[in-house]
Amino acid sequence: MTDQPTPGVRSEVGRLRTVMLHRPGNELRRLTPRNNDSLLFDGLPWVDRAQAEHDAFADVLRGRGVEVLYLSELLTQTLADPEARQSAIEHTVTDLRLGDTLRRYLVDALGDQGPSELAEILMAGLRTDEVSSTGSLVVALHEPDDFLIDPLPNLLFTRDSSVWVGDRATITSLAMPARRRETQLTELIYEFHPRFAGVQRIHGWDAELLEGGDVLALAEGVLAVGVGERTRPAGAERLARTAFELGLAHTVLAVPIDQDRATMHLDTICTMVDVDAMVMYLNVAHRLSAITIKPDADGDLVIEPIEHFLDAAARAMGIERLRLIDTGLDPVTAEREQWDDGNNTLAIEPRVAIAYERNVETNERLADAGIEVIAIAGSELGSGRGGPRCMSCPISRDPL
Ligand SMILES: NC(=[NH2+])NCCC[C@H](N)C(=O)O
Repeated sequence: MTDQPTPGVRSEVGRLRTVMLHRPGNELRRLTPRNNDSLLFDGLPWVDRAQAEHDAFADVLRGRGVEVLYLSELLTQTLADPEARQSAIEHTVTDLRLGDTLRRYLVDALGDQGPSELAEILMAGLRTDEVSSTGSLVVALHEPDDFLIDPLPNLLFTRDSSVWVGDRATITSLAMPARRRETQLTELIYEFHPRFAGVQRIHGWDAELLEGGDVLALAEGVLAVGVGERTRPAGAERLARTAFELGLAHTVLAVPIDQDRATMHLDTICTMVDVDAMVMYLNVAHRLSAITIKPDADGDLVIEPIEHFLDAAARAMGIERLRLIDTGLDPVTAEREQWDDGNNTLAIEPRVAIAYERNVETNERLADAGIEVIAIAGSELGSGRGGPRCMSCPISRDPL
């Protein structure tokens, strides 16, 4: 395979070449009204329909010449490597809720599985009634539908569990317990899959909290990092330091966001649709602020005073003004469409973006501003609170 695009992402809008998606699978069938809140879904998706919506999303991307890689396929291929298998199993059974007896049982039982069966268990989890004769008190005291290995329904949102910064794969460290294990899997893929041989990794699943939905490459060398419910200040600081050391960025903007579910990541508030334009949730646009971080000559961080996000961003990007696409919506419509990921668009090149069709008004305003909006269905996909940007991890974009 000679014509694989070179991995690397330096902007939000450079022509998209390769993207990693996760087609929703059996992990979504584990959601019940009793566990959906802790598993971070706002309802119970109709899984077959969610898959159909996701297939249509992938088809749109392929139709535009984008190579689509699936996380589950990469994981299965990765697990053909004995060292990767061993590492996956070791990490999975460290959970202290298991106890030693069950841990030993699981090491053997998981070790007996082929790569695709093991991948399936790592993604969809394992229920108590799916094991037998373990001799474990934990199993004896569990309800049949208690999980021994939790399912990972939020794998769907590949944006969060890794993010490319330049030519480096950044393994993130997820804040919510329901998602912690996802990055063990992405780290494994980047470490062992032949496709990523030679790719250097930064950060790590067990590091300061950082989620990909908070990281926006505003321009080459300029990162904005949302700091709120998910990414913590220490995670942003670590990313800034690493990016400066490796010459992957010259400026990082730390952007405080409300610690609310509606604004869990910076990309729920704003996404870039052109080299100098963003669609932004207007209810926060006037008060979104940023702290500019730069390296000094000794590699220490210089932290500038907080200012308005748009001013800080334009200066860092070296442009006169970062255009806000004026969605001009009344505040209630804006709030509804923001909740349904209207601001969470995926640019596949400058001025071409994929968006959920349900956000009719936001999409109309984008079109008025000269953005080609490719609308996709997301009635089921959206129940996990994530849009086209959340559901995609760009692996290769052309330089601008
Ligand atoms: N980049 C994003 N906005 N991702 C959305 C993730 C949604 C997911 N249910 C969570 O709560 O974590």
